[in-house]
Amino acid sequence: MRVLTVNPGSSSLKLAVVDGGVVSAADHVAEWDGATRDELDDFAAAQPPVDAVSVRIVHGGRRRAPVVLDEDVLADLQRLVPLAPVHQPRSLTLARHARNLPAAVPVVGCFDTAFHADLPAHAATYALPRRWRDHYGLRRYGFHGLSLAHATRRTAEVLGRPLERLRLVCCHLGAGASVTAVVGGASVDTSMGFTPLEGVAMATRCGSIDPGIPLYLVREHGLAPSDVESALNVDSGLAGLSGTSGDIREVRRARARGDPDAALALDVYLHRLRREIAAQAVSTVEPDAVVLTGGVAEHQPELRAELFAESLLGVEVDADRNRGTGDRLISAQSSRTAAVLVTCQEELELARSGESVLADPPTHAPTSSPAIGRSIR
Ligand SMILES: Nc1ncnc2c1ncn2[C@@H]1O[C@H](COP(=O)(O)OP(=O)(O)O)[C@@H](O)[C@H]1O
Ligand SMILES: CC(=O)OP(=O)(O)O
Ligand SMILES: [Mg+2]
Repeated sequence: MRVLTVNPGSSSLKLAVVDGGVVSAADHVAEWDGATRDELDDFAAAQPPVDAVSVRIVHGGRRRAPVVLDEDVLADLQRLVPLAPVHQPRSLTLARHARNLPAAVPVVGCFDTAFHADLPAHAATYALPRRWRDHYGLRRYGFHGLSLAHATRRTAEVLGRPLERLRLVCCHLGAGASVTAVVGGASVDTSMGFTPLEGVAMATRCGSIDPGIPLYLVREHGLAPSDVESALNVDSGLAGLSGTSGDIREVRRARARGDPDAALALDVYLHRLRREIAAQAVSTVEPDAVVLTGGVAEHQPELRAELFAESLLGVEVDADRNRGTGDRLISAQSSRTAAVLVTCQEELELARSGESVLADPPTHAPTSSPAIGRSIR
C-alpha cells in the first residue's frame, strides 16, 4: 500500500510517501506558516497515485486508534482546538484539504494522544476538584505518540531486546519537547498534559510554570487571557529566554559569542530536561535506556553529550558512538543505563496506522471524551 503522510508540527510541515513501509519521497518545510496548503498540493501532484492519506492530528481526546476522517469526526476534533491551540487548527486545515485532493482516497487521522490513552490513573489525574475534572474533562493526555511508537520499536531493535521487557525514558526533542516513561511498550507517565504546553521548556513554549503566574498577570496586570496564551506558546521557551530565536542552533551560536542570555537559556533548557528525565525514570522504577529523538536530539551531538555530562542516571556517552546520525546506541559499554538515538520517523507510524485502519476498519468510530463534548464547544 502507498500512503501519503502529512505531519504538521508547530514549526514545520513534513510530507512523505511511504510505499510498503519504505519512504519513497519526502518534503520538509522547516518554517511552515501553519496555513498554506500549496506545499501539500504540489507534493501530492508530483507523486504517483496513493491508496490513502494519513494526517498527524495532535489531539484526539480519548481516542485510542486512528480513524477515517469524515465531517462528523472532523467536527468532533474541532472541539479540541482549545486543548492544542497552536497545533489542532494546523492539523485540521490540512486534513480537510486532504479530503479534497484530486486523489479522492480515504484520509485517516492518526492521533499523538492515542499512545497515552491507557496512562494509569495516578499519572493521568490532576489534583484538582473532582467536579472540574468530571465536568471539564481535565486530565493528562500526553502528546508525541506517533514519534514514541516508532522510537520505542526501533530502540528494542537497536538493543536487541523485546520491547515488552524494556523500561524506557523517551525524550522527544523537536520544536515541542516531551519526556515519557514507557514500560513494556506502554506509556505510564509523560510530561505533556491537558495541552502540549506542560512539561519541559521548549523552542517557544514555557513548559510547566507556577499556575499562579497567568492568574497574577490577568488579575493584577489586566493582561488579556488570549495574549497570555499566545505568549506562553510562542514567545517563551528558548525564544523568550534568549531573546533571539527558538531554534537551538541560533541559541548555541549566541552562547558561543558570549551572550549571557543565550547561556542562561541553554542552562534552563538542560536543567528542566534533566529534571524531567529523572522524574520519568522514577515512573519506570528503573530504566534500561534513555531514548533521544526529534530534530534537536538528532542534529546536536554536543547537546547530547552536555545533557549527560554529570552522569545523569549513570549514562556515560561514548564519544565515537555519539558522532554522526542514524539509529544507534550512544552510550559506552560500561554505562549503567543505555542511551539510544533514534531518527524521528513519524511518517512510518502514520503509514502503519493508515494501513491498519483501512485493512480493519472499526465498526463504530469512538468519539472524544463525553466530558469534552459537553464542555468545549
Ligand atoms: N541540522 C540541524 N542542526 C541542529 N538543529 C537542528 C537541525 N535541524 C533542526 N534542528 C533543530 O530541530 C528543531 C526542529 O525539530 P523538529 O523535530 O523537526 O520539530 P517539529 O517536528 O516540532 O517541527 C529546530 O527548531 C532546530 O532547533
Ligand atoms: C505536540 C507537539 O508539541 O508537537 P511539535 O513538537 O510538532 O510541536
Ligand atoms: Mg515534530
